[in-house]
Amino acid sequence: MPLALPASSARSILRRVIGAGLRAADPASALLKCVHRAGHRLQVGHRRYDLRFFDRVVVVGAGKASVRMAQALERVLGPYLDGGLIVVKTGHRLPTKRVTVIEAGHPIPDRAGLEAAKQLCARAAELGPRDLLIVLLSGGASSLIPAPVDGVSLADKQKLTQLLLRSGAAIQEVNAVRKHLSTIKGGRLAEATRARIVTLILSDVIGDELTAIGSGPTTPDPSTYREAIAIMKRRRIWMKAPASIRRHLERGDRGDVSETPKPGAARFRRVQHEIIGNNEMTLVAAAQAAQRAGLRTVLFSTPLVGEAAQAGKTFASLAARLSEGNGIVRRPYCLVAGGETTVTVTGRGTGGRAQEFAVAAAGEISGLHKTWVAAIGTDGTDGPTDVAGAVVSGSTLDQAKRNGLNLRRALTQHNAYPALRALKSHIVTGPTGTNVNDLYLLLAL
Ligand SMILES: Nc1ncnc2c1ncn2[C@@H]1O[C@H](COP(=O)(O)OP(=O)(O)O)[C@@H](O)[C@H]1O
Ligand SMILES: O=C(O)[C@@H](CO)OP(=O)(O)O
Repeated sequence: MPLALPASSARSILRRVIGAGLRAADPASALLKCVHRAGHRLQVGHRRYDLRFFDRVVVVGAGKASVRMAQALERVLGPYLDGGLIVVKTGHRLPTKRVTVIEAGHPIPDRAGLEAAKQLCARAAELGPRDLLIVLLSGGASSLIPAPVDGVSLADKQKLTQLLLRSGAAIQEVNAVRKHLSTIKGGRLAEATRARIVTLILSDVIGDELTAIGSGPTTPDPSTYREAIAIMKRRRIWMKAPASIRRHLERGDRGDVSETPKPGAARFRRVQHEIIGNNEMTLVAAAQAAQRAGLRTVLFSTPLVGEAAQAGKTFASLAARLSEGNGIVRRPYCLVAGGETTVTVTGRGTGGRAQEFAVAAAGEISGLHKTWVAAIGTDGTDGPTDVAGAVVSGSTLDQAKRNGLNLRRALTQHNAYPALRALKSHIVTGPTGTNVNDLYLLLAL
């Protein structure tokens, strides 16, 4: 995978560590570890299926990593696969043999996604009890297959998505709302088909909650209309949301429209869910690569979450603490952490959570020699930008000042992108084909 990193003495180490982390998260390899076939016998995790029993085996799916998963599944199933369709983010297409790939908008849903979602639902709905539906799910699915309930338009959903994503809400909150406005999310896809279902999931939600990843189209949903309304009010977007959306959620709360299927519902007995990989794959491989590079390596078991700038500051502050000699890790070292932060976006700036994390970290490590912090989104696109993240060093703040760049303002205006670009601090990977949250590194040589 080509990595364009800014020049620095740490360049080759960062390249190796990040490269190893991204390679380890390859969705195809992850799927091949979980799904095996010998003749007509299919093994998925601990479950076995006799493919002779099924009239048809169809795959549907959505998410940034779904195309690599589909490629691997085609290899495993060979002639047993009757085709299907998956939806990926525009620009993430890769060649497939039997599975149709549709590109659609992310993070804001678009018309292509709406049409794709219709096709996907129709494909699932035509299947019967003697068919097997394999669902490939990864982060991004919620936006890629919008299926708004009656009375809510695509434009309304686009507006709501914009509001939710900028509100600082955690993904569980965002998706609790989305699940109550959809005919596909929150277990509705499972309800719409009579086929046996196997859902293979590459998780981009810390904690791997099935109901949160891609809004759990084949998972029962414990959340309620009432909670969705409370979340929107707490995040101060209720009054800004389109009237059609408020109306639908209020009707749901009164019991005038049906709730999403709840845990315990009989339908889900014929659904198998398998998490094929998550953030940890990347972290472990990155840590191993750092060790191989001769660095003392610490892998954080606690994910970094919360506001990106705060998380960046806290993570980077460890460098100063360790350099004062208070710590137990001596140079050269590499701290490896994962997680997924959020940004409460105000204004019209351009950036993403990894870039914001890096800018905040730059302030914290300023003046420390041979010290770097890198933050990257494993999918290769940080926020609505064309970069994966950024790397900053102990001299980044000075360099910014010399160039007349105000990093503090870049943070308050959520405008990290232009500053990092001017500083040549961006990490560019292009679409990586995977999506397992973020990777954060603190490197001191
Ligand atoms: N100007 C900005 N500065 C910082 N973060 C932003 C900005 N604009 C959007 N974001 C963040 O980008 C996130 C969406 O980015 P994306 O990388 O696509 O997320 P995901 O990987 O979860 O799909 C939003 O949650 C929002 O917080
Ligand atoms: O699809 C989704 O619901 C989320 C979480 O899985 O992914 P993303 O944040 O990438 O849109």
